[in-house]
Amino acid sequence: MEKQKDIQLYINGEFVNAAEGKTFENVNPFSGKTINLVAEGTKEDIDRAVSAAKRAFKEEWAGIKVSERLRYIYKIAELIDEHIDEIAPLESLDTGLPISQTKNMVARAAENFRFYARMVETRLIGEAYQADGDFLNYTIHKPVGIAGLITPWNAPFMLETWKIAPALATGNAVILKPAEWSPITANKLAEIIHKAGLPNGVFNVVHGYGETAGASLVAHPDVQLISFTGETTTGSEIMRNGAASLKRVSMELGGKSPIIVFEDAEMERALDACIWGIFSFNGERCTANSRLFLHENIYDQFVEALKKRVSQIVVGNPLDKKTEVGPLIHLKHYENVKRYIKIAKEEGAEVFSAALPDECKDGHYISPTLLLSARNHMRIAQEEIFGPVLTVMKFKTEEEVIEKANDCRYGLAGYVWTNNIQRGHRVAQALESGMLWINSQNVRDLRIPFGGSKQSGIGREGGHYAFEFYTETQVIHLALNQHPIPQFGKAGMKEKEE
Ligand SMILES: NC(=O)c1ccc[n+]([C@@H]2O[C@H](COP(=O)([O-])OP(=O)(O)OC[C@H]3O[C@@H](n4cnc5c(N)ncnc54)[C@H](O)[C@@H]3O)[C@@H](O)[C@H]2O)c1
Ligand SMILES: O=C/C=C/C=C(\O)C(=O)O
Repeated sequence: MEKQKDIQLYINGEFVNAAEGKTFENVNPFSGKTINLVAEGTKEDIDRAVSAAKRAFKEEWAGIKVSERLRYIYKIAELIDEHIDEIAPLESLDTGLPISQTKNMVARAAENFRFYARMVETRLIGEAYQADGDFLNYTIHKPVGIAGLITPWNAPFMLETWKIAPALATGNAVILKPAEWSPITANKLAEIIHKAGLPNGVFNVVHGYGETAGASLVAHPDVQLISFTGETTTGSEIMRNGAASLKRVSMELGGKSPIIVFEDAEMERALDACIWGIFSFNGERCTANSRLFLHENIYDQFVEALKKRVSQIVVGNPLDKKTEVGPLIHLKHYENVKRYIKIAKEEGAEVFSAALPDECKDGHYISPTLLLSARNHMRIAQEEIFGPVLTVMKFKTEEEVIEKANDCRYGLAGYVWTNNIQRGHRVAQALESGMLWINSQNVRDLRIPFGGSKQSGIGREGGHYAFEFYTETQVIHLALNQHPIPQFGKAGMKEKEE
């Protein structure tokens, strides 16, 4: 499956070439070979997509019955489910993510659509207040209009649908700008949405680079909102560029999430969770537990067990069912992760890496790596590496570990392992992160808010929280009786009459 057909933009219900006719190469991270050419959208294409979305929103989407709108959303979910065996290998081919993991992610993408259809049916609700018997005041939620969605390459299909589903289900028209390193499944989604029969122009995909296609979407005055997932620095640039047109923004950004293991934790389960949390998705996971804090009494024992397990992780071809860790997405990213391993040595950490199998010598592989005896001030403990690399530190007391865990600019997730209930809650509540798990890996409940604090994000997606972002809340005040109205300008008239 090395070669795939070339990819076009999807605008106004048609697959089209980019206005300037340019394309870029899409590379297989396993072999380094070109998979296909991708239409390179620019400002003109964004303008075309926005015009199409505006017309579709006004004439075909905003006004249709909610039940009819949701029928499309359920249909998209059904079609994704039917195509899992086609989409998952394409995602693995394009990103290097192991097939066993992309299969789950594609199933989750279908669930994203089903979930938001159900949420709109049951939870897109307003409030009503009766004020002193004089007024009925109530709120309704209307779609905002044209939603610009900008997404990363690290779990592309799932993360795209995590935004598209609530945006469409609440009645917005959408322009998706997928990451340039992982365009294939976004194109597949366009095909599926086309097949579901969504009115032309309601959903559009413009491939291209962030600095051109992405920036034009952010700057467009008729796009009311930008939902962005990606790096923190890109997020602040988007906020700057969106300021002129006063964009509503949702930001899901980077992380450097701590996992804290106390001496009373269930060691085997903590170990399983820690390994999965940093090495699944090739370590390219925003909520990865990339900073491990071990209590000093269990440090040696835990590190020994980690080394043993890390050496046995199956690194290989992402299309092989047995593979647990595949190649990183792109040569540039590979070089960046490699650079951090060099930095670790310079900073005085001990580097432990498993050996790479022969078949992996040419791809963008980083073997699962531990950076041991690290200190919290080191760059390897503060910066997001975004690869299969775990920074390991030691702590003595609860207070000390809370302080260290919080001494970081990110605040996305956190994981606490202890069998002491009070301590579990106490530490979780003290951590400055948006999402905490006690005695668990990252297990998701889609009804719960998803997002980070500090430099990991702004706002929350998930559950009904997404409605605050994807809808405009309108309030209607209705007078129920002849309540008093101030009588301006009447005093003079009265005097004249007298
Ligand atoms: N918090 C979360 O939910 C979450 C989830 C997944 C990934 N992430 C983060 O994403 C990052 C990895 O993804 P990435 O490397 O693709 O991120 P990135 O910021 O490089 O790119 C993300 C998207 O933004 C676009 N872009 C780049 N510059 C732009 C600009 N000036 N204007 C508009 N768009 C622009 C890119 O083309 C891409 O589509 C990591 O930091 C990771 O932690 C966060
Ligand atoms: O790499 C980032 C993973 C993000 C996950 C979600 O957005 C989710 O599980 O809803």
